[in-house]
Amino acid sequence: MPAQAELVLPAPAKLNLFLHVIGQREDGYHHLQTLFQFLDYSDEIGLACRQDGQIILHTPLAGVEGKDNLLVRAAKRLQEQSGCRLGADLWLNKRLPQGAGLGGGSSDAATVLQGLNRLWQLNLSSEQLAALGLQLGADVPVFIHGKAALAFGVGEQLQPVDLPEPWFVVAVPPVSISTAAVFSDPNLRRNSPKLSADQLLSMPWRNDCEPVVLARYPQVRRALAMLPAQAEFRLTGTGACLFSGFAKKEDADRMLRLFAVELKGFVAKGLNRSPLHHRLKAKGA
Ligand SMILES: C[C@](O)(CO)[C@H](O)COP(=O)(O)OP(=O)(O)OC[C@H]1O[C@@H](n2ccc(N)nc2=O)[C@H](O)[C@@H]1O
Ligand SMILES: Nc1ncnc2c1ncn2[C@@H]1O[C@H](COP(=O)(O)OP(=O)(O)OP(=O)(O)O)[C@@H](O)[C@H]1O
Repeated sequence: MPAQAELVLPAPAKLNLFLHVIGQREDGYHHLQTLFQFLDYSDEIGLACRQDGQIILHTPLAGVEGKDNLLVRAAKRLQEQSGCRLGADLWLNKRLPQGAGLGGGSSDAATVLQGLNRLWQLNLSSEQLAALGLQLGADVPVFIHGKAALAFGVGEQLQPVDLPEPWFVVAVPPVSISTAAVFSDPNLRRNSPKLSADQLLSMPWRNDCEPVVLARYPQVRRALAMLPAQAEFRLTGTGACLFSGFAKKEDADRMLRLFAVELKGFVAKGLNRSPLHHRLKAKGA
């Protein structure tokens, strides 16, 4: 990160430990029941204040126009809705794969909202930032609140939970998946029963998007077929990544070493609290 960055913050990945689609709204969005956990594996975002009101992203992302980058969209939305006249310089060190079901873009947006709330001294509450973030993506609120949670609605109604913090092996198939394409697939199961929190947490976990993603994306099918049979891997979000949990880091590392050379992956710790919040606290929240 360049020395001009006044704040350097992580934008962590999430996993959907399970994901049920229980219905559809009139606007096309789906009602979900899902369980979010954070990973200690993050993008890194640098922020600095500008007096001239401009929002400048110094690190373009391949394939995404500057104005469409969620960092820029988040900063502009916050500027508009708070009436703030300050601007920002932004830098992104992108580590999370895109279109991967790890929520990278949403996490980037949430980190910019939290970071600029601090730098611009807006003092907006988490509820206000989450409501603003929801306009940018259904996954943004959980990154704002920063606690592992069951999520209902389109993913914005959050009920914090304390989960074990296992190590995860995440396989990254070589494809970027459009969330909208998966949710608009006619074969998507949309009628899973609505269950209580206790039922959801105690039953075997599954992802309703997985059959559709496996049918549409041969790269995910191939990755799943290549994965070692000793562990069960499941899709996160609308993919493309597949993950499996392990109690010990050594076991997760060993599993990653068993991956075929052509299959990329990483090991990361599952977290109940977002590392963004630790960093903000350390800087005097
Ligand atoms: C699949 C998840 O990652 C699970 O956590 C999220 O539901 C997706 O969250 P996201 O990427 O922030 O999604 P958004 O950017 O809000 O929406 C992308 C597209 O996915 C579809 N979408 C998204 C969320 C949802 N509950 N129902 C949907 O049908 C909509 O067609 C939307 O146009
Ligand atoms: N800062 C950003 N980081 C990643 N993607 C971005 C960003 N800004 C815009 N995008 C666009 O958003 C798309 C989805 O990216 P993202 O990595 O968030 O998907 P995802 O991991 O599947 O998310 P989710 O799990 O929320 O569905 C990308 O393909 C890209 O076109």
